[in-house]
Amino acid sequence: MNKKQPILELINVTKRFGEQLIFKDVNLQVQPHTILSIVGPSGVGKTTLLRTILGLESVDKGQFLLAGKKFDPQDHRQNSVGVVFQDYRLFPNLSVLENIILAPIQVQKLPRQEAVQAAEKLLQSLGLADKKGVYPYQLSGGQKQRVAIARALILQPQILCYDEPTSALDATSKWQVADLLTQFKLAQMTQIVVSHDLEFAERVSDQIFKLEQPT
Ligand SMILES: Nc1ncnc2c1ncn2[C@@H]1O[C@H](COP(=O)(O)OP(=O)(O)OP(=O)(O)O)[C@@H](O)[C@H]1O
Repeated sequence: MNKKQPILELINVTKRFGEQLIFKDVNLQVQPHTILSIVGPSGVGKTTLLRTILGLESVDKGQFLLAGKKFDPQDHRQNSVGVVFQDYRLFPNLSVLENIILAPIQVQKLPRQEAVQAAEKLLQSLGLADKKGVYPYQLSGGQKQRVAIARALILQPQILCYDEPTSALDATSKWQVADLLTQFKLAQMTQIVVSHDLEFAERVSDQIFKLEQPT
């Protein structure tokens, strides 16, 4: 069978914090347009692994390939991997619209009008069209999360990552997030989810990677 080229590949990735070995020789492959969940017990290093993929942590050993080419996640010139953090990290003093257009204007140098148009389209598709002028404190947890998703999506990442996307949500909102991730998958997005919620991970994922304590 002709297997597709993985969009992301980690080869023997090893991470220590000082003397503490967090994970050793992690090998994983993410196929395009699929959802990979990283699961494992609390403290095993799931968030740290995600942060290495995002270039927010260095690694001690190992390689990353993006679409078959070696890449350095810490090279911030590329915006290939987007993230929705567990606490969303919206800017409290900016409106929903301004939260979303800040990076495309400042980082990608997109003209403001184009950024606004793209943001409005995203807000519409996420059911938040009437929220563009409000501030984060005026939103529910689920709405904040969708704004954070819009803020990541506007940068058109090749891969979108989520750290514990269901931890702050009630059961109804949790399954709405599952539906949203499935919709994104159908729209050809590749996604990586860190979760301690195995039920959620099993529902949404094509592949589950169990991170274990290094021996
Ligand atoms: N910046 C840091 N400096 C030192 N140690 C750290 C740092 N960040 C995380 N750790 C340690 O690395 C280990 C893994 O933490 P991490 O947050 O990645 O685990 P996790 O599997 O995501 O946990 P949880 O499910 O509870 O969120 C923990 O022992 C933690 O204390």
